[in-house]
Amino acid sequence: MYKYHCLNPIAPVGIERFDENYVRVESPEEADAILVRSASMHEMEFGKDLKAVARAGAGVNNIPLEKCAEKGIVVFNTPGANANGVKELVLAGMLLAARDIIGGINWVQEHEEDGDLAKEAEKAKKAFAGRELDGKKLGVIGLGAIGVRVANTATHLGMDVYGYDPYVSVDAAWQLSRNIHHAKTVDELYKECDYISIHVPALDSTKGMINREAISLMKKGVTILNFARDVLVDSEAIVDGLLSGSVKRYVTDFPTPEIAGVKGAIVIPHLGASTEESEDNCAKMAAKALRDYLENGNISHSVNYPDCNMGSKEEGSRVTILHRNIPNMLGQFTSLLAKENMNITLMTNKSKKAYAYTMIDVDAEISGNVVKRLEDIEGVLKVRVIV
Ligand SMILES: NC(=O)c1ccc[n+]([C@@H]2O[C@H](COP(=O)([O-])OP(=O)(O)OC[C@H]3O[C@@H](n4cnc5c(N)ncnc54)[C@H](O)[C@@H]3O)[C@@H](O)[C@H]2O)c1
Ligand SMILES: O=C(O)[C@H](O)COP(=O)(O)O
Repeated sequence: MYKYHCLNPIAPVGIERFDENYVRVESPEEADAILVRSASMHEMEFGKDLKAVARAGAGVNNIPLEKCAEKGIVVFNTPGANANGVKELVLAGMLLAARDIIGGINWVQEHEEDGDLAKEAEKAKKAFAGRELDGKKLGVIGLGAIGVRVANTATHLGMDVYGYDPYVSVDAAWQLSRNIHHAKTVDELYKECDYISIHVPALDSTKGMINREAISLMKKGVTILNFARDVLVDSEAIVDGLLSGSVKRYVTDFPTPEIAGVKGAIVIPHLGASTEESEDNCAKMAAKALRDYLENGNISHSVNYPDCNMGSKEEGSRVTILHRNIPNMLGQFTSLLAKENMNITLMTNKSKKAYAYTMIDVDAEISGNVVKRLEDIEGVLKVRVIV
């Protein structure tokens, strides 16, 4: 029986994927697996049984990835599962920035009691006139699951789209419309574009990337859209940009006291992935990854360990070892099993940066003593036998 805990509400369609071999527990300390959306796990103490964390979503900056890796806890996310939901809200954000739809709706609400509302509206509407997206230049920074979708869809609105991503994956590059201009530097994109939308993860290398210097390179009256993370943007620089008029609009999915209420800011309460479809997709993908890891030891879409798949566990035993990516680990595992006269029927070893994962199928039962000796090997972080 596996125990799981949900740190945030997770869509029922995902939870239903856990069968009678699973029980939901109220306390995270008891859990074998945790499902989470945006709740911060940085201050959490992890229970001794915790084997995996699944982020039902894309961004993993709420999870201490290194600490988890050191404790042999595999962290998964659900790449692309909410990308369409975010893309649609980015498009809505661009339209809200281009036309004063919010100002117009507010005006109607304020005048709803007026007897001659329709006539008054015709007089008032010139205050809310805007511009069209057709023919404007959009720069997309980060061409992953969301950025590619935003870029491609914007071309259908008649926008001239520039994309920048020095680490673009082969898959994403295949999906990108041939009509997107390849910006070789981010400065080129800053100089060209009327709208700039950022879709990169929050990393040390990306935090604060939209700062004073970046804004100084952008066109006067630029609209900046941030549906990725608040920390990517220097909020003081944005507020000054909005007040001076160098930034016309800042559309963000991340409300902070610094930005909420500033004229020209359109602040949304983190709704990018809050659609029925995205929530369902993320929950299903997260539950599937957790089950395959707990039941078979397979890893797919992990952010701190390598993906590794040996199919379903068959006869015999499967031992899985999370360990450091250092020389001679595999040699030590196989010679230990050989000394025990154990026949290896299948084996895989994969690495990702400082960490590695080895899965070994043997045609006999693995004793507690063998597990203990594997655990004692320098560099081994967690050993699990799947029966
Ligand atoms: N508002 C929301 O509800 C919501 C929903 C999903 C994701 N997000 C945020 O959006 C981010 C992107 O999501 P995604 O699903 O597209 O992720 P993704 O991993 O598919 O794409 C991220 C892309 O950014 C690129 N990148 C990394 N560093 C870069 C840099 N310095 N310059 C340019 N490109 C760089 C990567 O190469 C990758 O292609 C997530 O990390 C998350 O923080 C927000
Ligand atoms: O990174 C993500 O997937 C988004 O920011 C969505 O977060 P949420 O699951 O809390 O809506």
